[in-house]
Amino acid sequence: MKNLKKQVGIEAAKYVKDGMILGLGTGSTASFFVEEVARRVREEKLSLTAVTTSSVTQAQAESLGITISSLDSIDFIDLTVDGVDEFDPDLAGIKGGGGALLMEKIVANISKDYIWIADESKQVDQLGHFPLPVEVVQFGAELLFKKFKQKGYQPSWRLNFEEEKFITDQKHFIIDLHLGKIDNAQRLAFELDQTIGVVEHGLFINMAKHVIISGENGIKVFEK
Ligand SMILES: O=C(CO)[C@H](O)[C@H](O)COP(=O)(O)O
Repeated sequence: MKNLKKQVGIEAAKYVKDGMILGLGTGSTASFFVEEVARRVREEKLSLTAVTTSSVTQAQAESLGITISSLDSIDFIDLTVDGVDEFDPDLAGIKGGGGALLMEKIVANISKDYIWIADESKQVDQLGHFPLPVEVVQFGAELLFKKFKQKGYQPSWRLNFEEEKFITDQKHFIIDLHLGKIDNAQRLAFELDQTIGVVEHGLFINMAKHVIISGENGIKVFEK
């Protein structure tokens, strides 16, 4: 699995061109991409600026010598490469397994090109087996949790290693919805978008233009 993630991370770095403003995703697969980009910067002397999607990725990129910009100092991103927890045949996906969905979605939204990278286990026919992360403000979060429970969404709190509520980089909580399957992702996304107290959710619809996966039979690219 680790090798497959590494393979696809290295493959995606081939899409990076000199002079680009890059968006760097979060997670174990994206971290291989970041590593390979750093290698190309070092060895091929690429001149790049990057925006990161989490404090973890920022620390990694800085430690590897990649130049970081703040999101507010740029107008667009040429290419963002990120991981994904599940994606379906329409290239709709669930993200946020690493708790970075809000920053990931903001960065994706201003990216001219947006690629997901994954091992083949992330490819599904229907979304929903992976718990859907919902980032919520701390104020009134228990009420939202109850509301999701009443709706039958089987919520659970995202916890950290100390078994306390996980706090995101933007200081929110995450509630994971254990839905089993999502029959209408558009409708659910709309409903969550309309829910007061919800900052963002992990449904990424019509955002990824390509998905690159690695499997036992090599690399495969899906295009939107
Ligand atoms: O959305 C994410 C983080 O918020 C990750 O990209 C997603 O969870 C995939 O992670 P991994 O590559 O470790 O399987």
